[in-house]
Amino acid sequence: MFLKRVALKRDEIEYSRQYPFHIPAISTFSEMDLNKNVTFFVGENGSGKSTLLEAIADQCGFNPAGGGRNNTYDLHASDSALGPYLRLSWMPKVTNGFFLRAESFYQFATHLDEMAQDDGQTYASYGGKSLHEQSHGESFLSLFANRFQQKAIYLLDEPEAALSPQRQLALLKIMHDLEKQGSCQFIIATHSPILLGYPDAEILSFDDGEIRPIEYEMTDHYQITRYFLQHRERMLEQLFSEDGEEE
Ligand SMILES: Nc1ncnc2c1ncn2[C@@H]1O[C@H](COP(=O)(O)OP(=O)(O)OP(=O)(O)O)[C@@H](O)[C@H]1O
Repeated sequence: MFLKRVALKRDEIEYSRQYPFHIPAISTFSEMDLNKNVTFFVGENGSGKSTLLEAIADQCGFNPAGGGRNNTYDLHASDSALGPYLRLSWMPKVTNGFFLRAESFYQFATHLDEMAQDDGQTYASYGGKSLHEQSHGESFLSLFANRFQQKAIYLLDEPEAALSPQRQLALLKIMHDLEKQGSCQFIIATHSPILLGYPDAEILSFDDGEIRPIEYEMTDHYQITRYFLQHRERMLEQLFSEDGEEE
């Protein structure tokens, strides 16, 4: 583990009613201790997970649009509004790592293609060929399998976006192998009940206007998925009849 604490410099905030400080979970946030090699951010859509993850990436020196320290490219509106207000405490500090942002992965792939024109080794860390020549899920897994190394911090925003359930399991295995071999830290924003099942991880919920630890089995992701799989017909019947009542 490297990143031990993330704190918000509240005294420097000028406009607390504006984005990102008005997001309920951010408005009550002061600091979080990171106690495990793997930390998950969970919560409803719009609860502030990406905002905080991107801000941490920004303070790690990674491109907030996605990538590591050496990936300098511009993407419209990719600056982190929250980043400058965070204080990160390290023990020890690492500079290796990567910020995966599913929504701008296409632009990251284009950026790599541009780098590869000058440096033939560029694709070596990404499965040996352009990420554009691989499917969305294949390119994600190429990144995880080839680029991820020891002594690094990985910040992943919804890595399941392109991954089949089988490949989500493959990602869990890659994470586990890296953790077993040595030091590696992951902070992952996810909606995937499969990824959340990683053993001995800390899960932080962004729901109900605060960031707090939650047990795997208590997450909506686990409970709703479990109920759906066990009672699919009953759940759908109920859901569709509720729709009918609203009309
Ligand atoms: N650049 C921005 N300017 C203003 N508001 C923003 C901006 N980016 C996000 N927001 C708002 O901030 C809130 C939190 O967004 P964020 O992307 O952090 O949520 P999230 O928890 O990652 O959601 P999801 O699970 O859907 O990815 C949302 O209400 C969103 O509309």
